[in-house]
Amino acid sequence: MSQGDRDLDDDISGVLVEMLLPDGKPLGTSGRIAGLNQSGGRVSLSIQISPDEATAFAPLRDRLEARLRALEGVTSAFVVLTAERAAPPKLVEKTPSKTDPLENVGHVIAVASGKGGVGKSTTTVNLALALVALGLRVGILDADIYGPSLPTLLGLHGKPGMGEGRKLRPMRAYGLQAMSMGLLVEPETAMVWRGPMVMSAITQMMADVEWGALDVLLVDMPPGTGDAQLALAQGTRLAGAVIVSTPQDLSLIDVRRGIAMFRKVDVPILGVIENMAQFICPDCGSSHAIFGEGGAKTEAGRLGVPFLGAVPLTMALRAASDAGQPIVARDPDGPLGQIYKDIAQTMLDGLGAEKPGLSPRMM
Ligand SMILES: Nc1ncnc2c1ncn2[C@@H]1O[C@H](COP(=O)(O)OP(=O)(O)OP(=O)(O)O)[C@@H](O)[C@H]1O
Repeated sequence: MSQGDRDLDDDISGVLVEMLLPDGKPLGTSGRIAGLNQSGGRVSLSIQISPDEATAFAPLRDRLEARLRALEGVTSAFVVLTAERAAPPKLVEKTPSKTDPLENVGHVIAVASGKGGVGKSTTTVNLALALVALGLRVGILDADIYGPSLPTLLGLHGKPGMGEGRKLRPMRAYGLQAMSMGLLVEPETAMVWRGPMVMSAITQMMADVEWGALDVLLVDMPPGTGDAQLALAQGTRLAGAVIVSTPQDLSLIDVRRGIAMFRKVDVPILGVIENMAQFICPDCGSSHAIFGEGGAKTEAGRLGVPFLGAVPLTMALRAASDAGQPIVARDPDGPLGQIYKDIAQTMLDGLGAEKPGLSPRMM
């Protein structure tokens, strides 16, 4: 850790001791700090409250954010009030290492959703395979700790091996490098983890994988906008975020929250992917726009984010996923493969990347 980082941690500790809770006690010694991260001047902090204290603590949160932002060396500060139970309090959690664990990775892109079950993991895998089809080297980090589905989607079995420096070797499938919490932890174990444990598990997984050279690493985020998502957005060098939504959910507050969270930590929103847009009848192949047409595009416009494209609800897509052979791997040039490749290309254009056709490697 550099002297600058140490000084900044000391300054942050000083601010935490000065800030007083509504009951007059100093925040720094109150045991209310459930998580604190500082990395390269980006500070995120969560304060433990009970649900009925939210209004009383809101002014403190705003003051604290302003004080942290005013510190020399702080580029962004994000404070959240969380109603989850706290881990044993720490005043300042030091950044473990100064070396970038993702130094072999060109662009890290988060794939997020406001809520669970909208097809985020399915979209991540097929988008990743579309990027491979466009000629890029791609990895997926499945950080969806509560519902890791990457092993099923890619048909991965066994445990990842150890590389040099006791780092985990990513597994390989369909030309992708892949790592998932589901390969490391039993699902029942992760289900009972509280916010701070989720945060540290994800941060550790981020640092402990020996990625080979990658143009793009897609991070399948846990659904929602809580502490774990914030820690990831704040603590990772994200080039941008993609939001997956079903048409009926796009107008809901969850999607807005997701967009607001990334904006707050200065991560550009590369766009929204509408999943399960129309229903394709498996018998006759006819398309039914159950939730109407064009609504998602209009809604994305209202939210001020690009619209990357729409994926229909099809039996073939779900069956391929369940069989561990994603549809884009099965048929990259089929109609769904084409849809995902168009989405991938639009996303790359938004990233300011070179056209893969002109230059297959972005690094
Ligand atoms: N376009 C689609 N057409 C048909 N089925 C789909 C489509 N997208 C997703 N599904 C199916 O919907 C279910 C949920 O998808 P998925 O697991 O990708 O969602 P998720 O948002 O990642 O969920 P979670 O929040 O639980 O991790 C899966 O059975 C998947 O096969």
